[in-house]
Amino acid sequence: MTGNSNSNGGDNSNQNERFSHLIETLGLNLFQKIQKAKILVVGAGGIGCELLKNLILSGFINIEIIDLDTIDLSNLNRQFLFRKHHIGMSKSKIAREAVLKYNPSANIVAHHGDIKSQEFGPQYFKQFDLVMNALDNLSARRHVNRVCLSADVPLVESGTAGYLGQLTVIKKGDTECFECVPTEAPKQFAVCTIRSNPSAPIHCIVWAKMLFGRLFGVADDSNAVTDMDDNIVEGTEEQNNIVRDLQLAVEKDKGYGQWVYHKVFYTDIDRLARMKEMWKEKKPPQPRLLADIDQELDNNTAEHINTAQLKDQKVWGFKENVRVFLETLAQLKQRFEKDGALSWDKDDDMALNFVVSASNIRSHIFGITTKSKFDVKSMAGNIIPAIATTNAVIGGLIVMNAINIIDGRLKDCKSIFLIEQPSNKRMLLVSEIPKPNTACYVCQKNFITIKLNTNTVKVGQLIHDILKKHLAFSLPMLTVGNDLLYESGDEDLSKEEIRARDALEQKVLSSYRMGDNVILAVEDYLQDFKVSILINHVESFGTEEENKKKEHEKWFEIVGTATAAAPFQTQPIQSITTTATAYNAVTDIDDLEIIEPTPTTPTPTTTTTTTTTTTSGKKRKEIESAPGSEDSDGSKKQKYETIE
Ligand SMILES: Nc1ncnc2c1ncn2[C@@H]1O[C@H](COP(=O)(O)OP(=O)(O)OP(=O)(O)O)[C@@H](O)[C@H]1O
Ligand SMILES: [Zn+2]
Repeated sequence: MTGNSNSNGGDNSNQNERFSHLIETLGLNLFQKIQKAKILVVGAGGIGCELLKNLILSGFINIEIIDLDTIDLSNLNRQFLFRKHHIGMSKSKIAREAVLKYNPSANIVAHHGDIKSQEFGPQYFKQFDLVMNALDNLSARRHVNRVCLSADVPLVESGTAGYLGQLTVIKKGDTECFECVPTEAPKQFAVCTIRSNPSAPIHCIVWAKMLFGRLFGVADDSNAVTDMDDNIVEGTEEQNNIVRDLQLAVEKDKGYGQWVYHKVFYTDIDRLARMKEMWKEKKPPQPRLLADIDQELDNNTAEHINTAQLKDQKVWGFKENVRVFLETLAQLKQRFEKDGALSWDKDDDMALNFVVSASNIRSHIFGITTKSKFDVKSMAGNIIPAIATTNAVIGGLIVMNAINIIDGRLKDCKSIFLIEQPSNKRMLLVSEIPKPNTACYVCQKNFITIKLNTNTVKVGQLIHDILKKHLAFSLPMLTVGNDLLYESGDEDLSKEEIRARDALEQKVLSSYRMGDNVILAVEDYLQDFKVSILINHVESFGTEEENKKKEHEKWFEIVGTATAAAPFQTQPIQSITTTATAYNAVTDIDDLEIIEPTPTTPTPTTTTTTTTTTTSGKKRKEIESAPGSEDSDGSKKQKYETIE
């Protein structure tokens, strides 16, 4: 779907009058280059709105906008081109209408569509002098990176996450590409930290979500926080020296709430506290009997302090947490019995209250700071604040790089990082754009190795989990020698062929010509990208024990995507975050429980002074994370919400 372009094109004398101040600043020559330039903006969200406004006000008049989304209430706090009555309408089209008001004679085309779809292939990209990404997910960014490399069109890449922002320029052959330095996957916490040795509120929050799954969801290994009936607190069956918590049965008789409370906050904690070697260096957890709590006064007065605070920003006292825990437990149990397994949802108030109270009780027991409902919601829901000012700063800097590119001064373009705390009184770190990584499989050598068990891994897993999800192919086509083994996309295939392909996806690789040492050619015509993949058979990765610890069993390894020549050092420095952060924080966390970004610092080769405004008007953005959802293919739409 394409929005109308404006037929006026651009009457020169009018334009010159409107932009007299710009002509004065930039010079007529550069101004004319800007007016001639044809640019593509991908994404009309937080960054996109700022960027489009800046582009128009900077004299750009030939612009195409692509966005696949419609306007949501929660966008309105920062995507200022949109108003309430636009909710449900196409972002790209409304953005076009809004910025046309700044310059009615601009020539703007709006596409409501997915940048990864067939209509926007390399041929489409070739018409532009410059592409600007204002996206929110890695898979679309990697896709645009590849298409821009193929079409040899410069790309300004950018991202924001909370107070952090970054941007850079990608130009085939001259700079590193988006995939020259692989974006690091966010880390997950070790299971033992969650189950036995928490030291931060987030550990208790994750535990509480697991407990929710254990009690009201489908019990599986991932939520095995406790065995409800097990009352052993010390000793082993073999040695016949078992000590039991006999109170558990008594509490069970009293009711469901008492039973669960006693089990997870007394029996289990008692057992942990008895493991002396664990508590040599720190205070052991304190089991808490319900009966004792009933007696004591709630001396945590935090909830009474600041009456001006919003309700959800108060930190509940211990007794209040216990009360809410027992209450929600009873309510959730009723729901569970009526509706069957529940899945945790941060927008389900009852489920949220359960996690808030359970995590706070656990925090209390382990001597960890307790949190408000507001905080727990953002931590448990993987919510990353979307801050209007961050987008505004990045949106402005993008245009500065864009003007350099249009003026043929690629050498003046910089990689820029907006950081959270001033470093040497600066909020912006500016560095030369790194050269291409000679080992990059995308822009340089087009060769990688994949290690896996060819006798157990199926064709479908190779296609969907490895090629699409990890290597960001949109429509991979596989050939060995001259033989076509697999074709993606349904458009050119008959129903029969699609059915045959589905059956093929169930075959293991070795039974379908993809055994050890085979070189596969994988091509994506949408991205105009081709890579050779050497298949290496391995029986297994690590021992079963090791795999258990990692939570997710490792079943393949990609060699040749992550390589040295990284432009940024990785010395942890407080308050400065990795290059990857602003790009992936809002993307790849979908199928992760928690994120724990590794702080690293970019090391600018040259640093120039730039000033910026500080952030205000903090708003929050929530990332709806459906378990097991697959951002990396970009197919899942993320929704955002404002929490007041
Ligand atoms: N494959 C895609 N094709 C077209 N548009 C896309 C695609 N993937 C994401 N987008 C769009 O990119 C936009 C990203 O904007 P969004 O506001 O989510 O993030 P942002 O611009 O990075 O800023 P912030 O995270 O601060 O809000 C969204 O409007 C989204 O619809
Ligand atoms: Zn590269």
